[in-house]
Amino acid sequence: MRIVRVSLPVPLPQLFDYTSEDATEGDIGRCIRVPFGRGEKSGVIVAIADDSAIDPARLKAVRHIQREVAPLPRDWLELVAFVARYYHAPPGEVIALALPPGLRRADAVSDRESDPLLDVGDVGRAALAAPRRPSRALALLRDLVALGVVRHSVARALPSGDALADALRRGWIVPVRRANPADAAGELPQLTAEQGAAIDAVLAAGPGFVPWLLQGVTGSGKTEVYLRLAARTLEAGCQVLMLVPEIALTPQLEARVAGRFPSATVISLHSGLAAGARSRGFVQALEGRADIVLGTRLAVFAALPRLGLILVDEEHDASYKQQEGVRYSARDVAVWRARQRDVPILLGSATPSLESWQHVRAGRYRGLRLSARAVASTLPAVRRIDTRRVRLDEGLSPALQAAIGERLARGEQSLVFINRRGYAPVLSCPSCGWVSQCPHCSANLVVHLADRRLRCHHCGCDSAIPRVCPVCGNQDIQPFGRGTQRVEARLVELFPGARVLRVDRDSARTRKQWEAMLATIAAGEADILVGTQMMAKGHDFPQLTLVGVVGADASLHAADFRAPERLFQQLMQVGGRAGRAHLPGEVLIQTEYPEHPLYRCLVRHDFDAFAARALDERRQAGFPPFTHQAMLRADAPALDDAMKFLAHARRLAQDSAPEGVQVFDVVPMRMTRLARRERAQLLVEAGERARLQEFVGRWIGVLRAQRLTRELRWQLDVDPLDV
Ligand SMILES: Nc1ncnc2c1ncn2[C@@H]1O[C@H](COP(=O)(O)OP(=O)(O)OP(=O)(O)O)[C@@H](O)[C@H]1O
Ligand SMILES: [Zn+2]
Repeated sequence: MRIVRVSLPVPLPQLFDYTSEDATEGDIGRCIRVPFGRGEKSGVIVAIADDSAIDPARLKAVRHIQREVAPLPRDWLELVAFVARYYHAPPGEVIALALPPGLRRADAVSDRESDPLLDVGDVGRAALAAPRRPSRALALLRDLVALGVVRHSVARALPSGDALADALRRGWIVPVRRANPADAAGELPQLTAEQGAAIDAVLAAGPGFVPWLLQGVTGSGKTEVYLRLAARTLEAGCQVLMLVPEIALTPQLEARVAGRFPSATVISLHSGLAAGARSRGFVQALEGRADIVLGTRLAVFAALPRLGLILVDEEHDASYKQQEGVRYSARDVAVWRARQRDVPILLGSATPSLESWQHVRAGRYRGLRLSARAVASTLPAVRRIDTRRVRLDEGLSPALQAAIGERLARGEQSLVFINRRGYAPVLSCPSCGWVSQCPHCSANLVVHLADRRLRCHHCGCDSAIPRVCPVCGNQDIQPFGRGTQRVEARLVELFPGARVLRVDRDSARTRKQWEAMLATIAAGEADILVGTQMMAKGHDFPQLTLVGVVGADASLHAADFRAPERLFQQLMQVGGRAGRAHLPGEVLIQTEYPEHPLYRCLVRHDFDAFAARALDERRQAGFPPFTHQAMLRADAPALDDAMKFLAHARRLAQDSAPEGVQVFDVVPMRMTRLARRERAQLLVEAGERARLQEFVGRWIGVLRAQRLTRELRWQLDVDPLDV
């Protein structure tokens, strides 16, 4: 009989011992189900031993060891252990996060569902040639003719993918053996000189660990660089891990990657997948059968025995940082992993995080540049519109209106960017001063005129729009400020002939809706887009030539020290959607502060000047990346309880903080109340990461042993993004 040592998803750092009749060393890394308390838990075997600190007679026997799939390899267990150590999280919780739930439960993984290659058959080609009523199946055929041979999953993910079963039944689309001949190098675009140089540099550095930062202006063709490097990695028989900020926002990338490597097994991993699909993808990666793993932050935990390259697209994106539970940064974990596995990693962005940019300056990362666009001859012209001198019509300046009018006349597309959804951010009563506040949060309820609701964007609660002021009965209550719906409504009035399309989380609620919208825009079936940051990322619409920015000033004076960085990134990204193909682009920024240095850098497309300046300010103020931070947050129904706990934690910290570790004051969070809980925070900071880590490790150990008042919760956030 052997002792099986198991990591379980419980908020305790220790391992748990069980007995097993038949376990061997070969079971290390396997998923397992064991009795726990009165129920059952699932976890991962991390060691096999012959004795236990606990009397073997008192140990329970394991219930089930999953042996149908390969065990998680040692490097994966090390990865999980590193994340647990660095983010001070219980290892079992990291495992719970890293493994697809089905796999962790040691469920049988419904096996090897094939994902065959498909092509348009002769019957399908005949159908396309014959005059027919338009249908979804025909639309799908047309897409597939353009794409060539693709996998079933790729065809399914296309906008008209729901017609796939129909097209297969009719014999229009047929399974084929051979991969896409378009795979041949002849069909690929000719690389620009800069793309070629970047690729050569990475290849010349060899297969070992090198962290690269690919800083390429918007539309410079970073994706092409990723794809070429991926191709070389596949040729070498290795796997590629490609991280993207939000897979729901990048169905085109999925199709593009799969289309480029039709004979490769490309799997995507993200939280939106059904449990079975996620387990299956994970196992395909783990067993080395997947060649490319494309996914959101959690894909950084895919087990990859043949890993040869890691790509992180839009590396600056805040969504790489998990904001609940184990607060890891997938980008940072990816860099650690590349080092662990001794493979190159390429971080790409037009607007890198200041952390990564500073790493290049300090010589820790190697920099690669794409300074020109791949197709368009120039970057868009950026102009500031001084809104102090003009009358705005629902936020729209005459200059912006005129520019939209010109685009309409030329049959081009415009985008009005306003990063606030809903009709208006608040409803208020001019007579008594009442404002629509969320009963559960320190936030206002947003007016949604489309479905006549007041809605909290933080806790999601909603109610009907009142007819009269609930306090004084005034009938004339008014929406104050503006969001996408209001701008959309005004644009419809101003440009009666135009097709106005609003793109935000309300209009694109499901992935299908979102893909349909992207298809509408790509097909030129919309003239004026009104969008939030959903429209800012990665899109490539050749007809889009004008971007108007409304209401950006609001973020100019935000309290968070990262606010300027975020604003600059967002504006440069959204502006970068204009004029990406053969038509010249223009960006109009409405502002009351046209001379603000941030806007001045933006007009010159000068990310480096902005970054250098922002980093100087941070150095002087002692902010990251020149210091390292950890944030302890607590929340409870009453603010006092949260504050008291943190004050206690602060005393404990002060008792044990070594030289060089600074413990700040306990303060309520900026948005104090969220979903009926009051929140406060305590920041600790140090010049050296190792010193901070060592201190926090001890401190957290002490905190875990504290008795808590009822309903109090606390979490630690290492390298917090919001301070
Ligand atoms: N060498 C090339 N020749 C011709 N077209 C290219 C080449 N490289 C890229 N492209 C095209 O240029 C356009 C922009 O490329 P891509 O979307 O990869 O830019 P990007 O650098 O990712 O920009 P962003 O940061 O704005 O998302 C795409 O339509 C792409 O197909
Ligand atoms: Zn709320």
